[in-house]
Amino acid sequence: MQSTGYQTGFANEFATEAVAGALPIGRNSPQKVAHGLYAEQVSGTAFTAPRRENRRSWLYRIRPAAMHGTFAPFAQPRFHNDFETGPVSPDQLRWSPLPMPTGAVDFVEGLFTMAGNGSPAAQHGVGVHLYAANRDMEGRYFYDADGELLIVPQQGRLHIETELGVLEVEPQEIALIPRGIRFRVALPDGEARGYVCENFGALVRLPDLGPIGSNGLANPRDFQTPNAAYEEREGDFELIAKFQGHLWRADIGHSPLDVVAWHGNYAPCKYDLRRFNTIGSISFDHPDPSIFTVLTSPSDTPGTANLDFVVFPPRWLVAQDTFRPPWFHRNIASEFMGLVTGVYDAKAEGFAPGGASLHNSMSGHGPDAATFEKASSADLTKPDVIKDTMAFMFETRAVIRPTQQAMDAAHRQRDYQECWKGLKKSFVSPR
Ligand SMILES: O=C(O)Cc1cc(O)ccc1O
Ligand SMILES: [Fe+2]
Repeated sequence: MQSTGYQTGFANEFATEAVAGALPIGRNSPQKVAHGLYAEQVSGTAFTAPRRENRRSWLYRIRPAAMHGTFAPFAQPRFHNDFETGPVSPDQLRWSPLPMPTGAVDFVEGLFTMAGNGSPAAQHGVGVHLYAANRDMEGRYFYDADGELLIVPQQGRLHIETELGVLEVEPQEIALIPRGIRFRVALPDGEARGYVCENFGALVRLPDLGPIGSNGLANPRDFQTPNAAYEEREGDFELIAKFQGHLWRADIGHSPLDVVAWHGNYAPCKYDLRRFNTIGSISFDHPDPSIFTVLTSPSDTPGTANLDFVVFPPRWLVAQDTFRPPWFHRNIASEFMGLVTGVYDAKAEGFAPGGASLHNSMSGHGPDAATFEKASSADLTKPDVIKDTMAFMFETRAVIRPTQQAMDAAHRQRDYQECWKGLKKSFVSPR
C-alpha cells in the first residue's frame, strides 16, 4: 500500500475516503453502505467518556473485523508484559543497543520487552520494548488490544500500513498506533531498530501549557494522520493479536487493511520530533524536564502522569551562573531513557544511540564525572548549543520493573555505576 498523504491535527474529527462517495453523509450506519461496504465502529474510550476525551472512529470496510479464524497462542516469548513479580533492584541500569538479529526477523518477531509497570488487565502502566528487525511483515498483520503503541524509530525507516492508512516514519519521528488498530510494518531500509512504549492507561494527549500560553512544545498541527488507503487482497494470511500480555495468532483469508473510508478521532498519527518547540531557561537554572513533554497519559491523580513522553532535542543553553546540564537528582517518578541520535547532554560516553537507561524511583543519578567536570568550568559568557541530538524519556509514576531477559542481556552494561566513580571529593572544610 502506498501512502496517500496526511491530514493534520491531534485527535481531530477527521474524515477521509479512498473511493469517492464511500463515506455516508449525515449518519454513521445507513441501512446499506455505498459500494457494498460494511460499517464498523472502533471505540478507544468508554462510550460515555466525557466528550473532550471521547475517542472513536467509524470504518467503512470490505469485510468486518470479526472475520478470521480462531486464535491459538503464538510463540514470541521475548515480547510480553510479565514484569509484576518479585523484588526489583534499585540499581541504576544501562544497556548498549539491542543487537541486530542474525536470522530473518520481522517487526513483531523483533520486539524485546525491556521493562514495564501496571498491566493491561489493570488498564494502567506501560510496557517498554525495543525492536530490531530485518524483514517486512509478510502476510502477517498485528494489533495490540492491550495498549496504544508509541513507536520511536532509532535506525531505519518504517512503512506502517494500518487499517486507517499509511504512515511513513523515519528516525526522529514517532508513530502512535491506537489500541486495537491492525497494521503491518515494512522496512524500506532493510533493517530497523527502535523503541516502543505500550500504554495501558489513558490515551496520550498533548499536555496543558499553563503559563507557556497557547503555543509551544508539540504544536497540534504538526501531528499527521493518514488519509484512507486500503488493500483488496485475498490469501492465507495471519492475524497476530496481543491480548492480556501474550500473543495469539489466527488465520485470516484476506487483508484486514481493507478500510475504504473512515471518519472520527481515533486514528494513528505521526509527529516529527524536530518540530518540537523547546522552551528553556533564559536566566538561570536548568528547569525540570517536564518542560520537554511531548505527550502525556494522565492517571487518576491530577498532575501525576501514568506516562510522560519527554524529548531532549537540540537547543541553546544560555543560563548564567548555572550548571547547565541536567543536575544530580532523585525523583519519585521512574525514568526509562533512549537515544535516537547524537550525544545526550548528561552523559559524555556510554549512552549510545539505540541504547537505554533506567533510573527508578529515588535512585540517584545525573551527569557522569566527565560531564560534571566540563560543565563546572564551562565559560558561561558564551551560549552553548546542543546540536544533532535526540534523546527521550518514558517517565512513569510507578516503578519501571526490568524484565529478566533485560537483566540477563549480554548488552547490559554491568559497570554503569562506574560513570559516577570519578566524581571527586572537593569539599574543603572551613574548620
Ligand atoms: O535523568 C535524566 O537525564 C533526565 C532528566 C533530564 C533533566 O534535564 C532533568 C531531570 C531529569 O530526570
Ligand atoms: Fe533523571
